[in-house]
Amino acid sequence: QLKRVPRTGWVYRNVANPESVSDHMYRMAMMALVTEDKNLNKDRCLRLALVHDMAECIVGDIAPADNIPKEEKHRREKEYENQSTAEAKFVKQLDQCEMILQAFEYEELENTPGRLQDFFDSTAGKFVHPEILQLVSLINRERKKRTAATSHPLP
Ligand SMILES: Nc1nc2c(ncn2[C@H]2C[C@H](O)[C@@H](COP(=O)(O)O)O2)c(=O)[nH]1
Ligand SMILES: [Mn+2]
Repeated sequence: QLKRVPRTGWVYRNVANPESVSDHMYRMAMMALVTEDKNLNKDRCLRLALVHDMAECIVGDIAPADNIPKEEKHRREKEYENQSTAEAKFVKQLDQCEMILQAFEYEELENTPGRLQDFFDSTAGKFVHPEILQLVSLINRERKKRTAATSHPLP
């Protein structure tokens, strides 16, 4: 079912062929698989990544634009949102990091640098894990280069 549930955030922004919720969870699982953080229970991270949006096959992929209060969204999605363990906190950051990586990739595919800025803005202050901070800064660096190249094309 989740292979057929498109990620609402991209649908609302008219992204062509938007990824599914499964696509999103799959890459998060791969990102968890390659983490070098020995303090994390990698197996638990993988399992959280693979199921964290499972509720969406029932409640749907609720985007900010749906204006459903956070408490109500969490009530519908319960447990994982509590983010009680280090692994849950890490996977929540992966959730946001994978989203901005996907936003950057869509801007590249469409050649529309900066179009999905609101996805980046909504993650401000949400990253604390060192490896994720490193990946986010790489994404931002690459994206800045693209935006600069487009606004000041080489002669
Ligand atoms: N336009 C925006 N859409 C967003 C933003 N943050 C999340 N989203 C989308 C992405 C998913 O389709 C959906 C729910 O995300 P979850 O991570 O809660 O599954 O909402 C944003 O800042 N702007
Ligand atoms: Mn998610």
